Amino acid sequence: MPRRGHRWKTPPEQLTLTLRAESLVFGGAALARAPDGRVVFTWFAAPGELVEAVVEREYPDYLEAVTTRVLEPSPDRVEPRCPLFGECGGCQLQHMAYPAQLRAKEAVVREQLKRIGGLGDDVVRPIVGAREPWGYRNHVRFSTGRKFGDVGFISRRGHGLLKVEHCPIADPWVNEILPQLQGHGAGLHQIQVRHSAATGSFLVNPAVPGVPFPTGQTSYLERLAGHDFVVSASAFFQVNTAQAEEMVRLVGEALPSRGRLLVDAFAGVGTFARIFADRFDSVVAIEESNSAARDAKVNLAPVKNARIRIGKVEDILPAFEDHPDAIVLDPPRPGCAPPVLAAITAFRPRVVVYVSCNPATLARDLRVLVDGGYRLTDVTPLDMFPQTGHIECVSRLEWPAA
Ligand SMILES: C[S@@+](CC[C@H](N)C(=O)[O-])C[C@H]1O[C@@H](n2cnc3c(N)ncnc32)[C@H](O)[C@@H]1O
Repeated sequence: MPRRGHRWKTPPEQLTLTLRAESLVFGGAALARAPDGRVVFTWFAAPGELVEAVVEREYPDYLEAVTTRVLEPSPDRVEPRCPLFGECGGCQLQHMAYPAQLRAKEAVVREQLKRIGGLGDDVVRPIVGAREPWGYRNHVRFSTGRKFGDVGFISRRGHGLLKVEHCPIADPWVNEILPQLQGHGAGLHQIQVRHSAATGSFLVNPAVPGVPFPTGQTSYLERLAGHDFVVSASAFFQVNTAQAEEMVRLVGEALPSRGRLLVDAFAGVGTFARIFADRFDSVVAIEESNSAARDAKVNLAPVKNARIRIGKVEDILPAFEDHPDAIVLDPPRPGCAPPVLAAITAFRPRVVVYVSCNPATLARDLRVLVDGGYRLTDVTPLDMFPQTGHIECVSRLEWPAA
């Protein structure tokens, strides 16, 4: 994927290229080659298409371009639903029919496992698509305009606010209140809106003066797999509740039906610890964020065999005296720090379930675990974020029986 944070320059003159889009890469751009052989990550092209694209950024070893004209459209091309598509930084794939998005994402996972992890793709199961690829986001962070108090998103190029009337991937409740937030954002850096369709609970933070509904809540109540979770404004919770249910199903299938000690590493508000505690004699949740760990304490209070350790997994796990026999890893995009993987290959829990939102760091970490003696039994891509280039995976590894 195009690497954020790398040094780039804008080409001195407008450079338009005719490109044949090959596969999609992680992030949602299509890979193409310039006439001089350089890789061009091309936004808003579908695999197979011939497009004209304008180069926006020139990096030392590749270019980043945006499609301006489609010369030979793919049969998978569709009209984007959102009038801001291409301008807004939120969605990358609205120009592709949903089944084509799923095929492309599954192909990305196979490619990353092979290229980065040197792992065979025979372990990759069919991607679990969303039944509802629109209106799923239960959590939206809006930016605001200083002068008129407009509410919207920062443009894809990173400057300027796009006022948003309706976001087609946001939960319908978020879209209901959005027009009432317009004009009230002045003086607020961002407005976070979170809503649980299951509990009806919501959070609009910080307080927004002058709107006809309560705001300024510091937490709200989510429900997943039949359990209620208190979630603070700054704590992580899965943004697509329907697909989070599918994730829980996959994690549940991967974990043993009975066990002694389960470690829920990168536990957030205690999600997997709470849901799977009844299968284990004891459960330890590890989480570094104070606010998420505070929520986890509340959420795990009724679970007598669960406790929470606050701190970094790479500091806490290697010092465990009681070795777990199952572990769930759900790290942020950079993946697991080396001491986490070293502790696992030393302790050899019989099952490791690795939930990942970045196929590249997943492939890197799976390689380490496989080299350490684990057998990778399956990797299931899961579409948590339809219309975007994000990809989630649930992987299972087991320690081979002696
Ligand atoms: C992708 S979220 C997963 C949360 C949870 N498993 C869930 O599904 O709701 C990753 C979590 O790991 C936490 N985190 C990030 N780096 C960490 C680290 N080095 N040690 C412990 N927790 C960490 C974050 O605060 C966040 O809550």
